[in-house]
Amino acid sequence: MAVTTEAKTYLNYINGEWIASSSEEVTKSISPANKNEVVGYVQKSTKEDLDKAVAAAKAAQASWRKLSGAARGEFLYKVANILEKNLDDIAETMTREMGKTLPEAKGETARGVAILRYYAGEGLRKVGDVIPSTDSEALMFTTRAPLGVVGVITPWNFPVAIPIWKMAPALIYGNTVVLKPAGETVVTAAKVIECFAEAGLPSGVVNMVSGSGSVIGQGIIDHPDINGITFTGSDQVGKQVGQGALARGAKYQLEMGGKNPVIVTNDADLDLAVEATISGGLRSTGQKCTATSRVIVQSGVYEEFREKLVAKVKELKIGDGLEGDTWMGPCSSESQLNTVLSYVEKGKEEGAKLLYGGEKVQEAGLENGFYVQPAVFDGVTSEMAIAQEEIFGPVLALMKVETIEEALQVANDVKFGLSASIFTTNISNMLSFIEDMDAGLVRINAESAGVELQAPFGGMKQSSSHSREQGQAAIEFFTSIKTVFVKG
Ligand SMILES: NC(=O)c1ccc[n+]([C@@H]2O[C@H](COP(=O)([O-])OP(=O)(O)OC[C@H]3O[C@@H](n4cnc5c(N)ncnc54)[C@H](O)[C@@H]3O)[C@@H](O)[C@H]2O)c1
Ligand SMILES: O=CCCC(=O)C(=O)O
Repeated sequence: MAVTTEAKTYLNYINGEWIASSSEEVTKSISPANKNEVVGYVQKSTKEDLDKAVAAAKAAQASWRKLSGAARGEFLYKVANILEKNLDDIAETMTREMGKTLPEAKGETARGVAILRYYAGEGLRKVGDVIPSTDSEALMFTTRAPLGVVGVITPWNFPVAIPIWKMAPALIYGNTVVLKPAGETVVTAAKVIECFAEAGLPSGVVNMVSGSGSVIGQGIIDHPDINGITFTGSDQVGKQVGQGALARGAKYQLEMGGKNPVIVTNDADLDLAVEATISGGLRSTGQKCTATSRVIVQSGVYEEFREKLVAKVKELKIGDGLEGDTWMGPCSSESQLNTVLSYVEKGKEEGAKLLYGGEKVQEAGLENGFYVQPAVFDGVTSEMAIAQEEIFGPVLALMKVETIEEALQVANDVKFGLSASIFTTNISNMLSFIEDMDAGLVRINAESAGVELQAPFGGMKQSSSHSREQGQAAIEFFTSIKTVFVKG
């Protein structure tokens, strides 16, 4: 089908200017709601483009770090105000480009505004401590130094919030940045960078280069002038980033996948648990690192919970995220859709029972999009691939257990440890969960997704390089501590 929408071409942002790639090539960013709709054309950048961006960031760093934290904060407040002014347009672009519903996209963009304001305020907060010296005539204290140039590599699932939750702390602590956004969401990222440009940050402080992971992502890993790399994405790519950064002595931070459980105990409020399982597992089409994918239910309420869950899942309205009555949009790409469909097949082959969904949506009007019905599997056991591997789609795996001890053992029986939740009214169950659940974010009587910008966020086990993002924890990655000893 021919497309009538006129799509704009988006450029790289290097040294305060919007410029085309030296490759003179662009790629299409298409809408997952309709693969014939081009959201924009984006630069297929080269190593040469990246080198220019890194050189600009390096040149800008000395004067940026010399500004006071308050002055850097003023720039971030300006970016926040501009982002807020453009919220509707950026959210709509996000929905068109990656498929999440418009209310979710608006919520994410508003979160971006709040993150910028939070880190703007960080410019006025303390960065060190006075520590008593053993020498009574000396003053000893700590201060913080920025890393220098930070490479920011981000995924497509939160195309506004994640770049901002990395760039804002990087900038407030005196670093300059080169962003490489995910290929699927470059148009949204470019609109975020337009806000930084309009706020008048000095040239070179923020740069964006779009392109493939193998050229621009790998280029960031290898670049000798990039001092720190903050990465969010898949487990496989994250490990490559970590190994490459370690090999050349750059600091790195990895936030990767999850296989997040919800535990529902015999004493739980089942209606609440059903709502939260659906919201935690299927919002954003299950494409959150914090999404619920394993639903571990105690035997006393298993059947009742299952019936309620399936009945509610059947009611969910799938459609274009721009339509007001849509609850769940498409998968973000064809390859994401195919991954989901292949895991549904794998689940069936492994002997799990598909209770509902798991098929490509064929409804008239949706046939050109990457839509899949949410899937609910019954009788899933821990050794199955659908219980172990991150699917990153709307697939819920029901697992029956007898006791809270067994629930925790099953919940911990994966390589990931990002987020987890429990529904229970029993205080001792809550305490066991808090103590024994191996996850960086544990939530009681609340869904597994839902990250608060002022609190540390990151995973245990193979979900993370064990650093934490957001809140005041971000200072640990984006700065180095300097211990100062002054003798009069
Ligand atoms: N823990 C978290 O905070 C968090 C948050 C969001 C998403 N995620 C994870 O992200 C994944 C989904 O995102 P995705 O599909 O964009 O992940 P991905 O790993 O495929 O891509 C992430 C980024 O890495 C780049 N990249 C790809 N190959 C590269 C290479 N060889 N070298 C350097 N960079 C390369 C991509 O272009 C993209 O910008 C899921 O696993 C999800 O759990 C984690
Ligand atoms: O995809 C990872 C981020 C998840 C998140 O921000 C949330 O759950 O709110």
